[in-house]
Amino acid sequence: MVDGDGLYGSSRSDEQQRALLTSGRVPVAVYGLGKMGLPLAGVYAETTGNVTGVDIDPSVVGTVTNGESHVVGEPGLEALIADQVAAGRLEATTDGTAAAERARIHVVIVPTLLDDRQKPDLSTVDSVADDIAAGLSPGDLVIAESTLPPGTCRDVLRPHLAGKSGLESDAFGLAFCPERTSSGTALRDVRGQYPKVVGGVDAESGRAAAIVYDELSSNDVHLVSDATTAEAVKVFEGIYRDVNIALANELGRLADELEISVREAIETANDLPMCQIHDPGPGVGGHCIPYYPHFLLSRMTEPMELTRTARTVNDGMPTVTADRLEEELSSVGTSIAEASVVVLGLTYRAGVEETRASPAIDLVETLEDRGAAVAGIDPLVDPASCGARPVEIDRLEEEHFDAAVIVTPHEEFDRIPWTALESMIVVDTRDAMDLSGTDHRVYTLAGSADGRRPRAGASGDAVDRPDGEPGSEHGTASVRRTDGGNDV
Ligand SMILES: NC(=O)c1ccc[n+]([C@@H]2O[C@H](COP(=O)([O-])OP(=O)(O)OC[C@H]3O[C@@H](n4cnc5c(N)ncnc54)[C@H](O)[C@@H]3O)[C@@H](O)[C@H]2O)c1
Ligand SMILES: CC(=O)N[C@@H]1[C@@H](OP(=O)(O)OP(=O)(O)OC[C@H]2O[C@@H](n3ccc(=O)[nH]c3=O)[C@H](O)[C@@H]2O)O[C@H](CO)[C@@H](O)[C@@H]1O
Repeated sequence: MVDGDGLYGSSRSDEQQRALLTSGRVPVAVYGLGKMGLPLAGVYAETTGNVTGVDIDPSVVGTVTNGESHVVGEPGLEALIADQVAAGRLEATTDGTAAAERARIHVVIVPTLLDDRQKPDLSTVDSVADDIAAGLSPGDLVIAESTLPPGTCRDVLRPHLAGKSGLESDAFGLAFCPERTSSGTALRDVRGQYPKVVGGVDAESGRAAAIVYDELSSNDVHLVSDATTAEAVKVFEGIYRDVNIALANELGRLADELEISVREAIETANDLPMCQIHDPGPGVGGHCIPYYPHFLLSRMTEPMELTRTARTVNDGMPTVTADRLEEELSSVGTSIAEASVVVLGLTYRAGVEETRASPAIDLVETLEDRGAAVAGIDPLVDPASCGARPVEIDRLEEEHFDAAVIVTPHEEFDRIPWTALESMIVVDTRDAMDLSGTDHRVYTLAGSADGRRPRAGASGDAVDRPDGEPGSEHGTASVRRTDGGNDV
């Protein structure tokens, strides 16, 4: 048994441990204050009242110290951070070792990426583990929320923490408790939108972490057998999504040959609860879904052919998009090598300031390789960072483009005055825009959910758009954000 206020191996009653936690007697350090780490630190602060956030980026730490949020598009986050910092319940530092020395609960929420050979790159997690080990005490509880390759807590983190701290490996707790959060709803999700999965490297770690999340979350705690199972749950959720989207993309590509809108067919098939086909699109981006399959692909001896193929299908979608654009251009006598193209939306998802693995990057590169001059518009990031010449939304009218490709339907694109723009080809990879009231020649990848085939106006379309749709008389267009549209 451990003396003091640590939860791991505590001899106190369950109620006493909860009281310690919620009264601020158990200091918490949260390592990584990014898109998910800052909301998580905020919720830890509102629950425990004693949180130090750690980030290697001094500008992030400076912002949080001022009671502000550097993460945009998260309802309630600015107010939460302002309140918690003002009340002295949350502070921030770049000094991970000092934070670790104070803390009894250590929460890791830094990115886990891939190296050049698509193998997991755990260097950020390793570096945080060094910080934690420097301040680790008997009875401390380490919680990993960063998505990890299954087996990492048991085989890598636990020996790492023990070796660097000099403690026996059963002197401190270690549990994997994955984020089930999504940008745009992070606070809602952390506070308990879904059951919280908890798995410890030993039973006592699982027990202690379950207490923490029972206090933090309004939803159930789902305690699984061990940390590796919990790690697998998170990676499986991501692989399911990647494989499902790959299926949607494979089916979506059939729209021209079948002479139907595949989106209409998918939406109709999804009437049945056993059928949940996701949305076709230009590919799968972000620093989660395209990465997680490799957490197993790079390490398992089983072939995992389906998972591997799904990655190939999704990674191929920017090329498919470029091919469709090239065909449309060629049908009006324009060579891609002479075309000027504007890409609308460079981030991987609408409203999220993130371009890692964004399909827009590969699309820009592919179009440029084929000789096109590529410009880009994005309200959140500089298109130049993705290789495209930056254009302002409000200056589009001054430019001439042979084509536009809608990759990521930010809501700011509602402002685009389509009827004022010279007529051009518009490849809509998301079924995001209704341009039927304009002169533009539209190609909707996989067709439109309302039944329009990929080429707007193709004879035989079953469903006509009713007059007076929003925006049509002003020449603007309503934007549907379909990425993840099948989610509940
Ligand atoms: N973004 C999502 O939708 C999402 C959803 C579920 C799970 N996750 C998991 O959460 C992890 C973090 O995601 P995110 O979106 O918050 O990432 P992010 O890129 O927005 O932020 C990561 C933060 O960690 C900081 N950091 C990097 N190295 C550090 C170190 N050694 N010590 C302290 N801070 C360090 C960075 O400066 C940055 O502020 C992901 O890798 C993933 O495993 C993310
Ligand atoms: C359901 C959900 O919210 N899952 C989340 C996901 O969040 P995310 O921010 O990575 O976003 P996604 O919505 O998964 O999109 C990824 C890419 O796939 C494209 N896409 C998506 C759906 C579709 O039907 N067709 C598509 O083509 C989309 O455009 C984008 O490029 O990962 C997090 C980390 O693990 C999870 O925690 C989190 O739950």
